[in-house]
Amino acid sequence: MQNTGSNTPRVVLLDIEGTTLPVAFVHKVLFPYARTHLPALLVQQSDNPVVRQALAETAQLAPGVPVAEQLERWMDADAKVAPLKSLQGLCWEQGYRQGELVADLYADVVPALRAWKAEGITLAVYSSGSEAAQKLIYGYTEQGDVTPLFSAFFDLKMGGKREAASYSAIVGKAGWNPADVLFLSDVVAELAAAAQAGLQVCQIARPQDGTVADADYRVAASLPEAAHLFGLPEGA
Ligand SMILES: CSCCC(=O)C(=O)COP(=O)(O)O
Ligand SMILES: [Mg+2]
Repeated sequence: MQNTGSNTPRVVLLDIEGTTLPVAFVHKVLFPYARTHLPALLVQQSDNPVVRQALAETAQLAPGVPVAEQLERWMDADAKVAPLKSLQGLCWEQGYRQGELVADLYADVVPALRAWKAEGITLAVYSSGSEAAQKLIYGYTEQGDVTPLFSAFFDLKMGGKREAASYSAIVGKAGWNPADVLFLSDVVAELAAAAQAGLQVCQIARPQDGTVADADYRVAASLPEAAHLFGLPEGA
């Protein structure tokens, strides 16, 4: 068991899928929405610099493969690659703004985040979803716009979530002491990478997502449970 005897966190860094929001929302709502709308978006927004850059990066990462085919392959594989995440974010932007997408956060999330913020804890997001997509997901929730709760949004520009160097880059950029940061995620490989970088970590194992609790890390079934383990306020 790791992280015993640690200091109370001053910063909480949160994963999204499987931690603050059901895996099913990402895989059964967001991903299919992006898959459906991507072909039209590539045509309609062909002059958008974000689209142009994502397509150029795709071509660079997969030379010789038609970009549309490569994007399909990445979607099939749930690949965490920046150009795909950037394009998915643009698709979702339309959906959120048109009222077709609303993020259904786990019920315990907003009360816990509010309690932590009120206590002076800095909150930040680290997701494979692009920074723009993160701001959308928290901007259009059943509880309204909760983006003001967060001080920073980190995405794949900081590196992959399974690499310790990404967490070192995040704490370095934000000026945080790694030992003051608690990283919450459902994915053990992400926790391992964060722990290697010196962060405190806790697995969020949501019964609804069927997350398997890992013996190596502290495990909580909700954010209030994690708060209890780490000496943070638990929220209503
Ligand atoms: C920003 S919401 C979409 C999340 C996403 O695209 C994804 O691949 C899941 O990433 P996470 O790092 O939150 O597990
Ligand atoms: Mg996750």
